[in-house]
Amino acid sequence: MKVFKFGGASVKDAAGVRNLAEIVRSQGQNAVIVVSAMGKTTNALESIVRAYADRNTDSVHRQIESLKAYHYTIMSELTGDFSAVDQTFAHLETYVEQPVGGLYDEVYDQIVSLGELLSTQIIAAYVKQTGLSAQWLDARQLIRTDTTFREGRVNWEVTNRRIKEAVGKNRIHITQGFIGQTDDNRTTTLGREGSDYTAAIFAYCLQAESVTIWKDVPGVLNADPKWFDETVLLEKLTYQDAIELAYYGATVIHPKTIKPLQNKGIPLYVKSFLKPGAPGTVIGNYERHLTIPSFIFKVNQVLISLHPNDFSFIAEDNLSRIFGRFAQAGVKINLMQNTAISFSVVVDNNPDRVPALLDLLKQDFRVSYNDGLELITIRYYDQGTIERVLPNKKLLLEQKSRYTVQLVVKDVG
Ligand SMILES: Nc1ncnc2c1ncn2[C@@H]1O[C@H](COP(=O)(O)OP(=O)(O)O)[C@@H](O)[C@H]1O
Ligand SMILES: N[C@@H](CC(=O)OP(=O)(O)O)C(=O)O
Repeated sequence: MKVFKFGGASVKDAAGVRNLAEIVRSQGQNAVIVVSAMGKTTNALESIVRAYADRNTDSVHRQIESLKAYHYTIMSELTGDFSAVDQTFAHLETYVEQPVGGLYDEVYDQIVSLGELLSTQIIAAYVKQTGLSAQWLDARQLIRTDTTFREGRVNWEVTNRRIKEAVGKNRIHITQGFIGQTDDNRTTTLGREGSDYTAAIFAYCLQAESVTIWKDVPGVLNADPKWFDETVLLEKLTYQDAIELAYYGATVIHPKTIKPLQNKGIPLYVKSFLKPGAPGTVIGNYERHLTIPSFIFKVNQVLISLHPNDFSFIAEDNLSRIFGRFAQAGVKINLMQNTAISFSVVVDNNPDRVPALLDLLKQDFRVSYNDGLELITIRYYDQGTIERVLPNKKLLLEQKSRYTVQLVVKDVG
Protein backbone atom coordinates (compact mmCIF):
# COMPACT_ATOMS: atom_id res chain seq x y z
CA MET A 1 0.00 0.00 0.00
CA LYS A 2 1.28 3.45 -0.98
CA VAL A 3 -0.01 6.85 0.00
CA PHE A 4 -0.05 9.69 -2.54
CA LYS A 5 -0.83 13.30 -1.68
CA PHE A 6 -1.86 15.88 -4.25
CA GLY A 7 -1.96 19.52 -3.13
CA GLY A 8 -4.10 22.38 -4.35
CA ALA A 9 -1.59 23.46 -7.01
CA SER A 10 -1.64 20.01 -8.64
CA VAL A 11 -5.45 19.97 -9.07
CA LYS A 12 -6.10 23.64 -9.78
CA ASP A 13 -7.72 22.93 -13.16
CA ALA A 14 -9.04 20.12 -15.36
CA ALA A 15 -5.59 19.42 -16.81
CA GLY A 16 -4.28 18.91 -13.27
CA VAL A 17 -7.03 16.39 -12.48
CA ARG A 18 -6.30 14.49 -15.70
CA ASN A 19 -2.62 14.45 -14.76
CA LEU A 20 -3.48 13.10 -11.29
CA ALA A 21 -5.53 10.29 -12.84
CA GLU A 22 -2.64 9.40 -15.15
CA ILE A 23 -0.15 9.25 -12.25
CA VAL A 24 -2.57 7.12 -10.23
CA ARG A 25 -3.17 4.80 -13.20
CA SER A 26 0.55 4.25 -13.74
CA GLN A 27 1.84 4.22 -10.15
CA GLY A 28 -0.94 4.07 -7.60
CA GLN A 29 -3.30 1.17 -8.21
CA ASN A 30 -2.96 0.03 -4.61
CA ALA A 31 -2.95 3.38 -2.91
CA VAL A 32 -4.69 5.92 -0.75
CA ILE A 33 -4.89 9.22 -2.63
CA VAL A 34 -5.10 12.21 -0.29
CA VAL A 35 -6.20 15.41 -2.01
CA SER A 36 -6.35 19.08 -0.94
CA ALA A 37 -8.85 21.70 -2.03
CA MET A 38 -8.45 22.86 -5.64
CA GLY A 39 -6.14 25.81 -6.31
CA LYS A 40 -6.76 28.66 -3.87
CA THR A 41 -10.15 27.33 -2.68
CA THR A 42 -9.13 27.29 1.00
CA ASN A 43 -8.28 31.01 0.85
CA ALA A 44 -11.62 31.67 -0.88
CA LEU A 45 -13.49 29.75 1.84
CA GLU A 46 -11.61 31.65 4.54
CA SER A 47 -12.83 34.85 2.96
CA ILE A 48 -16.41 33.50 2.94
CA VAL A 49 -16.09 32.73 6.67
CA ARG A 50 -14.98 36.31 7.35
CA ALA A 51 -17.88 37.77 5.34
CA TYR A 52 -20.34 35.41 7.06
CA ALA A 53 -19.03 36.32 10.52
CA ASP A 54 -19.34 40.01 9.56
CA ARG A 55 -22.94 39.30 8.42
CA ASN A 56 -22.11 40.64 4.97
CA THR A 57 -24.73 38.56 3.16
CA ASP A 58 -24.18 40.04 -0.31
CA SER A 59 -20.49 39.33 -0.18
CA VAL A 60 -21.09 35.77 1.08
CA HIS A 61 -23.44 35.03 -1.84
CA ARG A 62 -21.15 36.66 -4.41
CA GLN A 63 -18.19 34.65 -3.20
CA ILE A 64 -20.11 31.37 -3.14
CA GLU A 65 -21.20 31.99 -6.74
CA SER A 66 -17.62 32.55 -7.79
CA LEU A 67 -16.47 29.38 -5.99
CA LYS A 68 -19.23 27.44 -7.72
CA ALA A 69 -18.28 28.86 -11.12
CA TYR A 70 -14.65 27.80 -10.58
CA HIS A 71 -15.58 24.20 -9.68
CA TYR A 72 -18.27 23.97 -12.38
CA THR A 73 -15.78 25.05 -15.05
CA ILE A 74 -13.45 22.23 -14.03
CA MET A 75 -16.29 19.70 -13.96
CA SER A 76 -17.63 20.80 -17.32
CA GLU A 77 -14.21 20.07 -18.84
CA LEU A 78 -13.95 16.68 -17.12
CA THR A 79 -17.24 14.85 -16.72
CA GLY A 80 -19.89 17.38 -17.72
CA ASP A 81 -21.83 16.15 -14.70
CA PHE A 82 -22.23 18.50 -11.75
CA SER A 83 -24.17 16.16 -9.46
CA ALA A 84 -21.07 15.05 -7.52
CA VAL A 85 -20.94 18.39 -5.69
CA ASP A 86 -24.67 19.22 -5.45
CA GLN A 87 -24.99 18.21 -1.82
CA THR A 88 -21.86 19.99 -0.68
CA PHE A 89 -22.83 23.32 -2.25
CA ALA A 90 -26.41 22.92 -0.96
CA HIS A 91 -24.99 22.34 2.52
CA LEU A 92 -22.85 25.49 2.28
CA GLU A 93 -25.78 27.58 1.07
CA THR A 94 -28.03 26.35 3.88
CA TYR A 95 -25.30 26.83 6.48
CA VAL A 96 -24.74 30.51 5.64
CA GLU A 97 -28.51 31.19 5.76
CA GLN A 98 -28.45 30.44 9.48
CA PRO A 99 -27.49 33.05 12.04
CA VAL A 100 -23.83 32.91 13.06
CA GLY A 101 -23.64 30.56 16.05
CA GLY A 102 -20.68 29.19 17.96
CA LEU A 103 -17.10 30.33 18.14
CA TYR A 104 -15.32 31.69 15.07
CA ASP A 105 -12.80 28.82 14.87
CA GLU A 106 -15.54 26.20 14.90
CA VAL A 107 -17.55 28.02 12.23
CA TYR A 108 -14.33 28.33 10.23
CA ASP A 109 -13.81 24.56 10.23
CA GLN A 110 -17.41 23.81 9.19
CA ILE A 111 -17.02 26.02 6.11
CA VAL A 112 -13.33 25.74 5.18
CA SER A 113 -13.39 21.90 5.27
CA LEU A 114 -15.80 21.90 2.32
CA GLY A 115 -12.96 22.66 -0.14
CA GLU A 116 -11.49 19.18 0.28
CA LEU A 117 -14.93 17.55 0.03
CA LEU A 118 -15.57 19.34 -3.28
CA SER A 119 -12.19 18.45 -4.79
CA THR A 120 -12.38 14.76 -3.86
CA GLN A 121 -15.99 14.47 -5.05
CA ILE A 122 -14.99 15.83 -8.46
CA ILE A 123 -11.81 13.80 -8.69
CA ALA A 124 -13.44 10.53 -7.61
CA ALA A 125 -16.18 11.02 -10.24
CA TYR A 126 -13.59 11.69 -12.94
CA VAL A 127 -11.26 8.84 -11.96
CA LYS A 128 -14.20 6.41 -12.07
CA GLN A 129 -15.21 7.75 -15.46
CA THR A 130 -11.74 6.91 -16.79
CA GLY A 131 -12.42 3.27 -15.92
CA LEU A 132 -10.42 3.00 -12.67
CA SER A 133 -12.26 1.52 -9.75
CA ALA A 134 -11.87 4.00 -6.90
CA GLN A 135 -13.56 4.33 -3.55
CA TRP A 136 -14.28 7.76 -2.07
CA LEU A 137 -13.64 7.86 1.67
CA ASP A 138 -14.90 10.53 4.05
CA ALA A 139 -11.80 11.43 6.11
CA ARG A 140 -14.07 12.95 8.79
CA GLN A 141 -15.28 9.44 9.61
CA LEU A 142 -11.70 8.22 9.97
CA ILE A 143 -9.58 10.96 11.50
CA ARG A 144 -10.70 11.59 15.05
CA THR A 145 -9.49 14.78 16.73
CA ASP A 146 -10.04 16.78 19.89
CA THR A 147 -12.03 20.03 19.81
CA THR A 148 -9.10 22.33 19.01
CA PHE A 149 -10.78 23.80 15.96
CA ARG A 150 -8.40 24.91 13.16
CA GLU A 151 -5.59 22.81 14.71
CA GLY A 152 -7.25 19.52 15.65
CA ARG A 153 -5.07 17.13 17.64
CA VAL A 154 -5.33 13.56 16.43
CA ASN A 155 -6.66 10.77 18.62
CA TRP A 156 -4.32 8.12 17.25
CA GLU A 157 -6.02 5.14 18.84
CA VAL A 158 -9.46 5.73 17.31
CA THR A 159 -7.99 6.97 14.03
CA ASN A 160 -5.73 3.93 13.71
CA ARG A 161 -8.62 1.54 14.22
CA ARG A 162 -10.94 3.33 11.82
CA ILE A 163 -8.41 3.70 9.02
CA LYS A 164 -7.44 0.03 9.24
CA GLU A 165 -11.13 -0.97 9.05
CA ALA A 166 -11.92 1.32 6.12
CA VAL A 167 -8.99 0.75 3.77
CA GLY A 168 -8.91 -2.49 1.80
CA LYS A 169 -6.03 -3.95 -0.20
CA ASN A 170 -5.52 -3.61 -3.95
CA ARG A 171 -7.84 -0.69 -4.39
CA ILE A 172 -7.63 3.00 -5.08
CA HIS A 173 -9.06 5.07 -2.25
CA ILE A 174 -9.60 8.80 -2.67
CA THR A 175 -9.91 10.91 0.44
CA GLN A 176 -9.56 14.45 1.78
CA GLY A 177 -6.48 15.95 3.35
CA PHE A 178 -6.69 18.51 6.16
CA ILE A 179 -10.00 17.47 7.78
CA GLY A 180 -11.19 15.36 10.72
CA GLN A 181 -13.99 15.16 13.23
CA THR A 182 -14.51 15.36 17.00
CA ASP A 183 -16.11 12.65 19.15
CA ASP A 184 -19.45 14.42 18.78
CA ASN A 185 -19.25 14.65 14.97
CA ARG A 186 -18.17 18.26 14.57
CA THR A 187 -15.78 18.81 11.69
CA THR A 188 -12.27 20.00 12.49
CA THR A 189 -9.26 20.97 10.39
CA LEU A 190 -5.66 20.07 11.12
CA GLY A 191 -4.04 23.46 10.47
CA ARG A 192 -3.35 25.25 7.20
CA GLU A 193 -1.46 23.12 4.70
CA GLY A 194 -2.32 20.07 6.82
CA SER A 195 -3.00 17.65 3.96
CA ASP A 196 0.59 16.42 3.98
CA TYR A 197 -0.01 15.48 7.61
CA THR A 198 -3.16 13.55 6.66
CA ALA A 199 -1.07 11.53 4.20
CA ALA A 200 1.36 10.72 7.03
CA ILE A 201 -1.51 9.70 9.33
CA PHE A 202 -2.87 7.24 6.75
CA ALA A 203 0.62 5.89 6.05
CA TYR A 204 1.35 5.41 9.75
CA CYS A 205 -1.90 3.56 10.42
CA LEU A 206 -1.58 1.36 7.33
CA GLN A 207 2.16 0.77 7.73
CA ALA A 208 2.43 1.98 4.13
CA GLU A 209 5.33 1.14 1.87
CA SER A 210 5.91 4.84 1.10
CA VAL A 211 4.33 8.29 0.91
CA THR A 212 4.71 10.50 -2.15
CA ILE A 213 3.73 14.15 -2.10
CA TRP A 214 3.36 15.53 -5.62
CA LYS A 215 4.47 19.15 -5.93
CA ASP A 216 5.06 21.86 -8.50
CA VAL A 217 8.81 21.73 -7.73
CA PRO A 218 11.32 18.94 -8.56
CA GLY A 219 11.61 17.97 -4.87
CA VAL A 220 12.94 19.60 -1.72
CA LEU A 221 15.37 22.32 -2.79
CA ASN A 222 17.88 24.15 -0.60
CA ALA A 223 15.65 27.25 -0.82
CA ASP A 224 12.21 28.23 -2.06
CA PRO A 225 12.62 28.90 -5.81
CA LYS A 226 10.07 31.74 -5.45
CA TRP A 227 12.75 33.66 -3.51
CA PHE A 228 16.03 32.23 -4.73
CA ASP A 229 17.36 31.91 -8.29
CA GLU A 230 20.02 29.27 -7.87
CA THR A 231 18.50 26.39 -5.95
CA VAL A 232 19.88 22.88 -5.57
CA LEU A 233 17.76 19.72 -5.38
CA LEU A 234 18.33 17.81 -2.14
CA GLU A 235 18.14 14.25 -3.43
CA LYS A 236 18.34 12.53 -0.05
CA LEU A 237 17.42 13.96 3.32
CA THR A 238 17.42 12.49 6.79
CA TYR A 239 14.14 12.66 8.70
CA GLN A 240 15.90 14.96 11.15
CA ASP A 241 16.96 17.48 8.48
CA ALA A 242 13.51 17.37 6.90
CA ILE A 243 11.85 18.05 10.27
CA GLU A 244 14.17 20.97 10.93
CA LEU A 245 13.64 22.53 7.48
CA ALA A 246 9.86 22.18 7.72
CA TYR A 247 9.77 23.40 11.31
CA TYR A 248 11.65 26.57 10.42
CA GLY A 249 9.20 27.25 7.60
CA ALA A 250 10.17 25.45 4.37
CA THR A 251 6.55 25.29 3.22
CA VAL A 252 7.18 22.42 0.82
CA ILE A 253 6.33 19.93 3.62
CA HIS A 254 4.02 20.45 6.57
CA PRO A 255 6.17 20.10 9.72
CA LYS A 256 3.89 17.52 11.39
CA THR A 257 4.28 15.13 8.45
CA ILE A 258 7.69 13.70 9.16
CA LYS A 259 7.55 12.33 12.71
CA PRO A 260 4.87 9.64 12.19
CA LEU A 261 6.78 8.44 9.13
CA GLN A 262 10.10 8.44 10.97
CA ASN A 263 8.60 6.37 13.78
CA LYS A 264 7.67 3.62 11.33
CA GLY A 265 10.63 4.10 8.95
CA ILE A 266 8.33 4.92 6.02
CA PRO A 267 10.15 6.78 3.21
CA LEU A 268 8.70 10.11 2.08
CA TYR A 269 9.16 11.03 -1.58
CA VAL A 270 8.70 14.61 -2.75
CA LYS A 271 8.23 14.60 -6.51
CA SER A 272 7.15 16.84 -9.33
CA PHE A 273 3.66 16.23 -10.68
CA LEU A 274 4.94 17.82 -13.89
CA LYS A 275 7.71 15.20 -14.26
CA PRO A 276 6.39 12.14 -12.45
CA GLY A 277 9.24 9.94 -13.69
CA ALA A 278 12.00 12.11 -12.17
CA PRO A 279 13.48 10.87 -8.87
CA GLY A 280 12.79 13.97 -6.72
CA THR A 281 13.77 13.89 -3.05
CA VAL A 282 13.59 10.92 -0.74
CA ILE A 283 13.49 11.43 3.01
CA GLY A 284 14.49 8.48 5.13
CA ASN A 285 16.92 6.90 7.56
CA TYR A 286 20.31 8.01 6.31
CA GLU A 287 23.54 8.23 8.22
CA ARG A 288 24.81 11.39 6.62
CA HIS A 289 23.34 14.81 7.23
CA LEU A 290 23.01 17.52 4.64
CA THR A 291 26.12 19.48 3.94
CA ILE A 292 24.83 22.24 1.71
CA PRO A 293 23.30 25.29 3.39
CA SER A 294 19.51 25.62 3.13
CA PHE A 295 17.69 28.97 3.27
CA ILE A 296 14.19 29.58 4.60
CA PHE A 297 12.48 32.95 4.24
CA LYS A 298 9.37 33.97 6.16
CA VAL A 299 7.91 37.32 5.21
CA ASN A 300 5.26 39.43 6.93
CA GLN A 301 6.74 38.90 10.36
CA VAL A 302 6.20 41.08 13.41
CA LEU A 303 8.71 41.53 16.23
CA ILE A 304 6.91 42.08 19.53
CA SER A 305 8.87 43.34 22.54
CA LEU A 306 7.48 43.15 26.05
CA HIS A 307 8.53 45.00 29.20
CA PRO A 308 6.73 44.16 32.48
CA ASN A 309 4.61 47.09 33.70
CA ASP A 310 5.77 46.47 37.28
CA PHE A 311 9.50 46.63 36.31
CA SER A 312 9.97 43.00 37.37
CA PHE A 313 12.49 40.72 35.66
CA ILE A 314 11.69 38.33 32.82
CA ALA A 315 11.68 35.27 35.07
CA GLU A 316 9.44 32.21 35.49
CA ASP A 317 6.28 34.06 36.57
CA ASN A 318 6.37 36.53 33.69
CA LEU A 319 7.38 33.84 31.19
CA SER A 320 4.50 31.61 32.20
CA ARG A 321 2.10 34.57 31.86
CA ILE A 322 3.51 35.42 28.42
CA PHE A 323 3.28 31.85 27.08
CA GLY A 324 -0.25 31.55 28.50
CA ARG A 325 -1.30 34.63 26.51
CA PHE A 326 0.22 33.28 23.30
CA ALA A 327 -1.55 29.94 23.77
CA GLN A 328 -4.84 31.73 24.53
CA ALA A 329 -4.57 33.81 21.33
CA GLY A 330 -3.44 30.77 19.28
CA VAL A 331 -0.28 32.51 18.04
CA LYS A 332 2.80 30.42 17.31
CA ILE A 333 6.22 31.79 18.17
CA ASN A 334 8.79 31.65 15.37
CA LEU A 335 11.70 32.98 17.44
CA MET A 336 12.18 34.35 20.96
CA GLN A 337 14.90 36.10 22.91
CA ASN A 338 15.07 37.74 26.32
CA THR A 339 17.14 40.08 28.44
CA ALA A 340 16.67 40.74 32.16
CA ILE A 341 13.81 43.17 31.63
CA SER A 342 12.51 42.54 28.11
CA PHE A 343 11.19 39.63 26.09
CA SER A 344 11.10 39.68 22.27
CA VAL A 345 9.24 37.31 19.99
CA VAL A 346 8.79 37.07 16.25
CA VAL A 347 5.47 35.75 14.91
CA ASP A 348 3.56 35.64 11.63
CA ASN A 349 1.55 38.85 11.35
CA ASN A 350 -1.83 37.11 11.17
CA PRO A 351 -4.59 39.77 11.22
CA ASP A 352 -7.08 37.25 12.69
CA ARG A 353 -4.93 36.67 15.77
CA VAL A 354 -2.17 39.23 16.42
CA PRO A 355 -4.37 42.26 17.37
CA ALA A 356 -6.16 40.15 20.01
CA LEU A 357 -2.80 38.91 21.31
CA LEU A 358 -1.49 42.47 21.65
CA ASP A 359 -4.59 43.42 23.67
CA LEU A 360 -4.03 40.47 26.01
CA LEU A 361 -0.34 41.27 26.48
CA LYS A 362 -1.05 44.94 27.19
CA GLN A 363 -2.78 43.90 30.43
CA ASP A 364 0.61 43.20 32.04
CA PHE A 365 3.29 44.55 29.75
CA ARG A 366 4.38 47.64 27.91
CA VAL A 367 4.24 46.38 24.34
CA SER A 368 6.10 47.68 21.31
CA TYR A 369 6.14 46.08 17.90
CA ASN A 370 7.84 46.37 14.56
CA ASP A 371 6.08 44.86 11.53
CA GLY A 372 6.92 44.30 7.86
CA LEU A 373 9.93 42.15 8.79
CA GLU A 374 11.50 39.01 7.34
CA LEU A 375 12.78 36.03 9.27
CA ILE A 376 15.63 34.29 7.47
CA THR A 377 16.77 30.88 8.71
CA ILE A 378 19.94 29.26 7.37
CA ARG A 379 20.61 25.65 8.26
CA TYR A 380 24.25 24.55 7.96
CA TYR A 381 25.33 28.19 7.77
CA ASP A 382 28.70 29.85 7.59
CA GLN A 383 29.66 33.52 7.53
CA GLY A 384 29.56 33.60 3.70
CA THR A 385 25.94 32.41 3.62
CA ILE A 386 24.93 35.01 6.20
CA GLU A 387 26.53 37.77 4.15
CA ARG A 388 24.78 36.47 1.05
CA VAL A 389 21.33 37.27 2.45
CA LEU A 390 22.07 40.58 4.16
CA PRO A 391 22.53 43.13 1.33
CA ASN A 392 19.86 45.86 1.56
CA LYS A 393 18.65 44.51 4.88
CA LYS A 394 18.87 46.00 8.33
CA LEU A 395 19.62 43.27 10.90
CA LEU A 396 17.39 43.61 13.99
CA LEU A 397 18.02 40.34 15.77
CA GLU A 398 20.28 37.33 15.30
CA GLN A 399 20.22 33.92 16.96
CA LYS A 400 22.77 31.17 16.37
CA SER A 401 22.94 27.52 17.36
CA ARG A 402 25.42 24.93 16.16
CA TYR A 403 23.73 24.25 12.81
CA THR A 404 21.18 27.03 12.44
CA VAL A 405 21.21 30.80 12.35
CA GLN A 406 18.07 32.95 12.38
CA LEU A 407 18.11 36.56 11.28
CA VAL A 408 15.27 39.05 11.73
CA VAL A 409 15.69 41.76 9.12
CA LYS A 410 13.97 44.79 7.64
CA ASP A 411 14.22 45.57 3.94
CA VAL A 412 15.99 48.86 3.40
CA GLY A 413 16.63 48.47 -0.35
N1 LIG B 1 12.90 24.20 0.24
C1 LIG B 1 11.93 24.19 -0.67
N2 LIG B 1 12.00 23.35 -1.73
C2 LIG B 1 11.02 23.32 -2.65
N3 LIG B 1 9.92 24.10 -2.62
C3 LIG B 1 9.79 24.97 -1.60
C4 LIG B 1 10.80 25.05 -0.58
N4 LIG B 1 10.39 25.98 0.33
C5 LIG B 1 9.23 26.44 -0.07
N5 LIG B 1 8.84 25.85 -1.25
C6 LIG B 1 7.59 26.16 -1.96
O1 LIG B 1 6.68 25.12 -1.75
C7 LIG B 1 5.77 25.13 -2.86
C8 LIG B 1 5.02 23.83 -2.89
O2 LIG B 1 4.21 23.77 -1.72
P1 LIG B 1 2.66 24.13 -1.78
O3 LIG B 1 2.42 25.29 -2.68
O4 LIG B 1 2.16 24.20 -0.37
O5 LIG B 1 2.14 22.85 -2.49
P2 LIG B 1 0.77 22.11 -2.39
O6 LIG B 1 -0.33 23.11 -2.58
O7 LIG B 1 0.90 21.15 -3.52
O8 LIG B 1 0.75 21.43 -1.06
C9 LIG B 1 6.70 25.37 -4.03
O9 LIG B 1 6.01 25.92 -5.12
C10 LIG B 1 7.74 26.29 -3.47
O10 LIG B 1 7.49 27.65 -3.81
N1 LIG C 1 -6.35 23.11 1.58
C1 LIG C 1 -5.66 23.27 2.84
C2 LIG C 1 -4.81 22.06 3.16
C3 LIG C 1 -3.58 21.85 2.33
O1 LIG C 1 -2.67 21.14 2.73
O2 LIG C 1 -3.51 22.43 1.14
P1 LIG C 1 -2.21 22.30 0.13
O3 LIG C 1 -1.85 20.85 0.03
O4 LIG C 1 -2.69 22.87 -1.18
O5 LIG C 1 -1.09 23.12 0.75
C4 LIG C 1 -4.85 24.56 2.84
O6 LIG C 1 -4.75 25.23 1.81
O7 LIG C 1 -4.34 24.94 3.88
